[in-house]
Amino acid sequence: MSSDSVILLETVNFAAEKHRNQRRKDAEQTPYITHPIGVARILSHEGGITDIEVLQAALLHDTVEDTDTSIGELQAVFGQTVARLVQEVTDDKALSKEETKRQQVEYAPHASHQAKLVKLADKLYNLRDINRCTPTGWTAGRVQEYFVWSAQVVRGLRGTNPALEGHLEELFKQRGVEL
Ligand SMILES: Nc1nc2c(ncn2[C@@H]2O[C@H](COP(=O)(O)OP(=O)(O)O)[C@@H](OP(=O)(O)OP(=O)(O)O)[C@H]2O)c(=O)[nH]1
Ligand SMILES: [Mn+2]
Repeated sequence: MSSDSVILLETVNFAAEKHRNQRRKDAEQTPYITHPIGVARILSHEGGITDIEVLQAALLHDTVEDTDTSIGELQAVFGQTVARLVQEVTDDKALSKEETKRQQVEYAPHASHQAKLVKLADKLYNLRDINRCTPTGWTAGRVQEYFVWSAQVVRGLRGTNPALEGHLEELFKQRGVEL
């Protein structure tokens, strides 16, 4: 087996253990790990991305935000680059929800190319997931707001990956949202 495959298995195992008790907000309470795995898969299968550190960052991208994982722990286990990429896509928990959303819009254009890739795939996965099944308790208005806000973030990520941006543009168009 190639060393990249071994590294990816180690990474997906780490993420699975960290997210082991977390569920998605859908009616079936899907195990949360389907999301980071799906984000990494979008990058490889649809984005044509083979950069192992980007794929690792995708697998780990919600561990610091949603579990007891620290950036220091990621740095010790996976190295500085992967840890920095996860840091770039992690919301500041000290901020209010509205401020967090504003920060994402503001930071997007300044993110590194690798972090922009993870962010694009994260948004693409979540928007497809909303279309598949509305998260529990979300009104139609909240869904539309999520699309409008996501478009503001994606606007700052443009010029990064034409395939992913094309799929996102189509999803926004279906909702009547300008990119
Ligand atoms: N569409 C969808 N999203 C779900 C589901 N379960 C959990 N989520 C997560 O919910 C987040 C989007 O909902 P928000 O209202 O913005 O976030 P919040 O409840 O966590 O504050 C995403 O976080 P994120 O990945 O960190 O991305 P971001 O939206 O914060 O950029 C997404 O992964 C689900 O069943 N469907
Ligand atoms: Mn995510």
